[in-house]
Amino acid sequence: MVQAKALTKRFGEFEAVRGIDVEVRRGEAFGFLGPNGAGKSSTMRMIASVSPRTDGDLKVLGLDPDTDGPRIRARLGVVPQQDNLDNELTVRQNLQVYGRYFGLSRAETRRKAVELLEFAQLTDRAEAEVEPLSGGMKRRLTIARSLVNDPELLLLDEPTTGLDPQARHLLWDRLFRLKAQGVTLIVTTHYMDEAEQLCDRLVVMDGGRIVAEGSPAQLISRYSTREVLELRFPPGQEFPPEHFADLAERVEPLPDRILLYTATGEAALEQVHARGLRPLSSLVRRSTLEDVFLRLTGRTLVD
Ligand SMILES: Nc1ncnc2c1ncn2[C@@H]1O[C@H](COP(=O)(O)OP(=O)(O)OP(=O)(O)O)[C@@H](O)[C@H]1O
Repeated sequence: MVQAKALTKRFGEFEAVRGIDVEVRRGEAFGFLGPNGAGKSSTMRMIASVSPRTDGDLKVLGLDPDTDGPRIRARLGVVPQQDNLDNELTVRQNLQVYGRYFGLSRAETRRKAVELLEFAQLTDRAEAEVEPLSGGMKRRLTIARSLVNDPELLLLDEPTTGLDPQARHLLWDRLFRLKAQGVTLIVTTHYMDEAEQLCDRLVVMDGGRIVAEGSPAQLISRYSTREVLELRFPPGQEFPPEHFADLAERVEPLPDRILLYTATGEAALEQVHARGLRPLSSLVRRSTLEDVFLRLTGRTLVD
C-alpha cells in the first residue's frame, strides 16, 4: 500500500525525516511510534500526499504522490491530529457535507451518513451540534467522516491523544472493526500501549530516523527482557545502578525510579529484600514498547 525508500523531508536546513525506508502491506495496521518531533506527522503528510517529499522514493497505492496526488487522495481516509469538524453543523450534516465533497449523490450521501453514524455510535446524536460533544465523540465523528469515500487506506495521526481511557478503548474497538473489514490502517502515536494494542507492525522513530522495526512482540523480545522490576527509594536512599548489576540483565536509572530488566521480576525483588533494602514501592510488570524505546534511545517516550 505504501513503499518509501530513503524518504526525506527538509524544512529549510532542518531535516525532519532523514531517509527512511518503510513498506506497509495491504490489510495490516502499521504504526509510527516516537516522541514529539520524531518526524511522524511529516511522514504521514507525505503519505497523505499533501506535503511533497524533498528526496527519496514514495509510492502510495502504487502511485506517485508528486504526479498522482488527487487520485491517491480520492482513495485515502485521513484523520488529522487536530479535529477539523464544522462546529456550526450537526453531526449528520458534517458527514453529508463531506459526502457531497467527494462527489456522492444526495441519496448516496444520506444512506452513507446513516451507516457511518451507526459505525461511530452517534446515531442518537445525529441532529446534535458538534461543539458540545465529548472529545471521544468528536474523534469518532472525524473517523466516520474520513470513511465517506470507502477508503482502502486510513491514515490516523495520534488518534487518541487527549482522550480518557474509556474513550480510547471505544475508539480502538472501531479501528479493529475497520481492520476486520480489510481497511489498511497507518497510525502515528507516542503511546506505547496504543502501538501495542493496534499495530501488527511498527517502526520506532526518533530524530527523523527509524531506529527499529517489527511487530510489538518481536521488538520487545529483541530489545527487552520478559519482565521489569521498578523500584522507588526514599529521597537520600537512592542506589547506583551497579548496586543491582548482579540481579538483572540490565539496570536503567530514571530520575524517579530504577528499572531492573530481568526474566523474573519477583526473584529479583526477593533478592532486593534479602539485601535488607526497603524500597518505597516496587512493581513487577511485563516489558512494553516503552522499554524498547528507552533501550534504543536512552529516553522515555513521554517526558
Ligand atoms: N512546516 C514546518 N516547518 C518547519 N519545521 C517543521 C514543520 N513541520 C514540522 N517541523 C519540524 O519537524 C520536526 C518533526 O515534526 P513532526 O510534526 O513530523 O513530528 P512528530 O513526530 O509528528 O511530532 P508531533 O507529535 O509533535 O507532531 C519537528 O522538529 C518540527 O518542529
